[in-house]
Amino acid sequence: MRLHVANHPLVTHKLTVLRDKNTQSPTFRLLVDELVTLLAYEATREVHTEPVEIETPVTTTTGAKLADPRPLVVPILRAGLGMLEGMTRLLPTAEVGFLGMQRDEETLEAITYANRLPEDLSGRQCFLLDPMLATGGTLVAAIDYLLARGARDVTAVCLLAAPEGLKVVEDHVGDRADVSVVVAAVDERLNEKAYIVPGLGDAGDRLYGIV
Ligand SMILES: O=P(O)(O)OC[C@H]1O[C@H](OP(=O)(O)OP(=O)(O)O)[C@H](O)[C@@H]1O
Ligand SMILES: O=c1cc[nH]c(=O)[nH]1
Ligand SMILES: [Mg+2]
Repeated sequence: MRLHVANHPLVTHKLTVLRDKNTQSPTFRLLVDELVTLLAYEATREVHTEPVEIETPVTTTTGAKLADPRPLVVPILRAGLGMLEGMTRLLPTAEVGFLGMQRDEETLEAITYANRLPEDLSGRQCFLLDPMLATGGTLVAAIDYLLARGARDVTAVCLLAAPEGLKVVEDHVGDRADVSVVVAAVDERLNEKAYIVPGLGDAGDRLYGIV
């Protein structure tokens, strides 16, 4: 597993406002969108392109365009949905799959309540979106859905990760696939309720309210 932490003053600034408990949903949603755009720039550094000939007003030249097969972006509902728009804005050819997963707050097990993914993901570059990587249970289960369909190139884009969760993902994936995790920050630890510290609380609730 490869880890990329986006060390950039704008990322840190936006993340600090996001963490603040006084930041309300409309601002929170806007900041998540802006942060994803910054992270997507890093996450797509190795996106496949192919040469294309174009004519400028002056001459012909060879550029690059996003290649087929199209990348697949998969937000993990609910909280990952807040990252979708920012990601597809940067990656316009992407197809979008969906995983609905909820962590059981007693057992910390990830329960899947929605799964809409293409059957065959061989050769596809896949991008998983979830703001929080806590115990890693959710991300590991999501990665397994993609690997079971033949994907071998998976990048997870997260806002915050706990060191404990990163280790779980690394140990689980091993050398079975090329998995990268791009995060805005790696926080200190998990607390007794497996929440990220200092964290930002429950990302889904802060985006969409408590259900
Ligand atoms: O690493 P883990 O310990 O598995 O925890 C992280 C997961 O928990 C949160 O989702 P949650 O279960 O709260 O669902 P929600 O997005 O609907 O709020 C978060 O968005 C991750 O999906
Ligand atoms: O800190 C955490 C842990 C799990 N899920 C969240 O939304 N936040
Ligand atoms: Mg939640």
